[in-house]
Amino acid sequence: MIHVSTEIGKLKRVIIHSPDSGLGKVVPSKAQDWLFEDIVDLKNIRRQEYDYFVKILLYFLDTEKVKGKLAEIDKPENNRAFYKPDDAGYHKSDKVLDMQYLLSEILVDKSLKNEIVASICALERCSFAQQRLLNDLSPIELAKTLISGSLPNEQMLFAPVPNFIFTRDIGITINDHILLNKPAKEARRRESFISKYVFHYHPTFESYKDKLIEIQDDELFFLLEGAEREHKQVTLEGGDIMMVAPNNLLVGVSERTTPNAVNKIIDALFKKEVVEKVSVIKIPPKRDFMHIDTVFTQVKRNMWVLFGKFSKRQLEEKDRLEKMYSKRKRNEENQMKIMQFWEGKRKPVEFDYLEDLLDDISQNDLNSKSPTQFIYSGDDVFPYSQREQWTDSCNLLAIKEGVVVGYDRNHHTAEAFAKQGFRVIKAAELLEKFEKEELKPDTLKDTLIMLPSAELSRARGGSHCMSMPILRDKL
Ligand SMILES: NC(=[NH2+])NCCC[C@H](N)C(=O)O
Repeated sequence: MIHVSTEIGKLKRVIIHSPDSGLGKVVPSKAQDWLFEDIVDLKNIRRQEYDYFVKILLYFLDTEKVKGKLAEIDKPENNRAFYKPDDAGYHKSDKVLDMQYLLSEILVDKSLKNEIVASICALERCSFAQQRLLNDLSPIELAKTLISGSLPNEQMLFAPVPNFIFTRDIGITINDHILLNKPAKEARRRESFISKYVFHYHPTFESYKDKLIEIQDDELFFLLEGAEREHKQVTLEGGDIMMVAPNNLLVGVSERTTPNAVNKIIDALFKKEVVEKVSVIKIPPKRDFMHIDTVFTQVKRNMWVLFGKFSKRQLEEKDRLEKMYSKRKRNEENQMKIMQFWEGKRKPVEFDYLEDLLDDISQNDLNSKSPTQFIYSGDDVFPYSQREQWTDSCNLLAIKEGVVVGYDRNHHTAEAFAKQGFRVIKAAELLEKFEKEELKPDTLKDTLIMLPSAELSRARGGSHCMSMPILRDKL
């Protein structure tokens, strides 16, 4: 089953992708083009960091797979088999799904395999000889190769898609629909393409075929030029879409998601009656906060974590200053703007500040009975606020209401959580306590789980970006 109607309902099924060998082949001169801030150490990013994410997810979503087994799973001689979708020892959870494994499952169908190989070869401009090499691979090997870019003999055929670990961006579950992305960045094209095949052909999504929403360019868009072309551009990435309440979808206009894409999303969703309103949050197009989920995420029905740069306090101050410098032209591009579109109503409702919108969601869409609380990146103290936003302090994944996963390097943000009465605990320590039954996933409350993040944060995404929820309990 597929259904997500909030950001915080108990997580039941999620799509991820463990860092594949492609990440270990990025060279410094390509890192930025491929949207990484630096090259990463493959061994560490897996063993010391990402594997903890998988263990935590499995402990909550598919306990039997890991409970009492962690010592065995992590024995050095097992060589991480449990975490590798191409290994016989892979965990094969149907709750925590890896894109690579899903891809290998659809590649078993011969004609689909031919089709996928041919279209990826077209995308990557392979020769016919290379196409034949790919066709000769087994589904498991082929899935690995199509993602990492390297054949089993290590020969590199095409570029890796290192950002595939950020599965949030490939699509978003909106109630029982899935909105597929149309990436802004060239480096993210193949992952989007692969995912589309998975959503269209994997048995998991079989009964949702008419619920896949794909946004297209305008007719004759390819004939447009210059400003007009710019204006009509349609790109959208999942980090800009947030399913916060069954009736309300948040959509960002950002570096990655264009106004025309948002326009089309609103049209499609209202026509299909998937939601009642769409709240649009326009943020400045900047690498620092490429998607709205780098600026805020939800923790509890009445609690959010956000970046102080977009807080009421800072924006009010900025507004006052700008008024006094009134001769200086206000740069519209750099303003935050919030509009809410309702089905059947012509005029959007406007919100002055992000906190106002989030408070409205908490109180009115989610029926919270207590005052809405805001935790700010770096506890709102400069320069930590900015440093920690950069390393994804605002990008948390809620495993259930009040239990969120963040990065261990964001110390000041963690302190802010502690001040609100949260348990702040390292992933490794939590797992140890689970294994000893000193703590239980089911009864855990108000907790910030800290994932090791020295390498992961170089890729500029957090746990929210690294997860695509497809099933959550209703709130
Ligand atoms: N949902 C997100 N914020 N995703 C972050 C993606 C980071 C990735 N390196 C990119 O720039 O595309």
